[in-house]
Amino acid sequence: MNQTSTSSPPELAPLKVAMLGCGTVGTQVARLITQSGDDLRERIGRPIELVGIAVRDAIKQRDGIDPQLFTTDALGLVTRGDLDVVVELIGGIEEVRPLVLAAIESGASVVTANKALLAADADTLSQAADKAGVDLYYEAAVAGAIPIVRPLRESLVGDEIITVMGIVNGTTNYILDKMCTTGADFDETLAEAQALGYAEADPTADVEGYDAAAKAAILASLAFHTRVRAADVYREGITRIAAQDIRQARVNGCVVKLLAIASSLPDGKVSVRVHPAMVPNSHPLASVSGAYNAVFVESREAGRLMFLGPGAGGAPTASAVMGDLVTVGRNRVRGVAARGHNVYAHRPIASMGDVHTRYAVSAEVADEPGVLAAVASCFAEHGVSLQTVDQELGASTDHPTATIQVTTHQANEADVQACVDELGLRSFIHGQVRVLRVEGN
Ligand SMILES: NC(=O)C1=CN([C@@H]2O[C@H](COP(=O)(O)OP(=O)(O)OC[C@H]3O[C@@H](n4cnc5c(N)ncnc54)[C@H](O)[C@@H]3O)[C@@H](O)[C@H]2O)C=CC1
Ligand SMILES: N[C@@H](CC=O)C(=O)O
Ligand code: NA
Repeated sequence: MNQTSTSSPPELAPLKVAMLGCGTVGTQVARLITQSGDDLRERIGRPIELVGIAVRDAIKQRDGIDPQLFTTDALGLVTRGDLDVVVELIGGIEEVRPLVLAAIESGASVVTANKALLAADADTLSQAADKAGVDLYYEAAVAGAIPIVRPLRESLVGDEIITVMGIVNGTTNYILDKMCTTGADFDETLAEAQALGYAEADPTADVEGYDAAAKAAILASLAFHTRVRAADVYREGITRIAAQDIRQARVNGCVVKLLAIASSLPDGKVSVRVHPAMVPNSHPLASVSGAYNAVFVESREAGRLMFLGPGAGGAPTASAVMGDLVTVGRNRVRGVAARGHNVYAHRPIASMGDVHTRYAVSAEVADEPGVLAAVASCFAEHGVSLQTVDQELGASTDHPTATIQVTTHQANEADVQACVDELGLRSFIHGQVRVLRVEGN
């Protein structure tokens, strides 16, 4: 690959890199560091030397990686004092925070893919990095290979972001896509996503929306220059999405996607939410398939931008990690560190009840005179205007039922939820009232 160097470069002290973790992403990063040494030297301006990899099991064989690099003493590795960069690819919060802080305090720059840690504790980490004069880079933490952290942190930092909306979890997109296109069930597709290396160690983080909420928090913090933590993000996962939701979406010309949406509201608040939603087939997010991610950014000056690509998996995520490693390496060579992300705006977080969007509400009802009118008047009493009303008759003639589905115009979340709660108490409703927000019109 390296075809440009015509003479041997002068001997320069290598950039010393240590890794924490050697799982799905770590093995790919170790492979790339090992395989691309010549190119990395040219791109960084100094040779790169992988000096150690902290793992849980140092005896286990990992193909293509020198077994002598492995150690189970992660703290000893990051505090050895001569490191330029520590690449953290363990994941999780409590066990990793002290390791990352120790690395920074020992003078190493840090590259991490750890959204959970950043969404919980970015202030602590970036303040420590600024104090130590080292870099903290985390492109892989949001939407895997897709460059989105750097564009928000650097390319768009002179603009004013209005909305960031995206599919930021590969596992759930893979599952929902399969459920929509093949009718496969949830458990079967989750197992496939795990086997492909998309899912987190504990897949609850994916399917319950915690992973997407952490990414939404990072995106919102970068977009709006304010600190948003994972705990500030309204979150619903996909475990309650049933075949009937997928069917209803299809009837409406939509697919179901897990979306992360961060918006700047006119009252100065910031709204950040993660939940499944119906997305019209005509919208570009509807055709984002498999483990792909996509992020829309709308800004005042640039207008609408879309970022699309592989959002998970070992090699794609390693690509983003390597990009950060080269950038941090170049900074080390020049003796500089990038200014940490500046969260100066201190904007309040809007409550979910303040959100305005469209809704699709469906329920099985008794097929009796007055039921449709009662449903419609319940919405009217809560100030929710209906856009469409449909009903499909059930098969039973003994106890005739119908499935009613309405879609609303833009409505307030609190009003819609109050209406749904009230409908749930009516005797003509059989079972659950199902609600999905409709986004991306
Ligand atoms: N897999 C993916 O597609 C993506 C993962 N990420 C993030 O990358 C990071 C790594 O993810 P994966 O490689 O998928 O996880 P993984 O679970 O495959 O690998 C983590 C490795 O760290 C090791 N480990 C755990 N505790 C350790 C300790 N105390 N000392 C040394 N090693 C320890 C584990 O044994 C495991 O091999 C996580 O923060 C994850 O959220 C980010 C984007 C995509
Ligand atoms: N589990 C995550 C991996 C990347 O962050 C996902 O499925 O997107
Ligand atoms: Na990314």
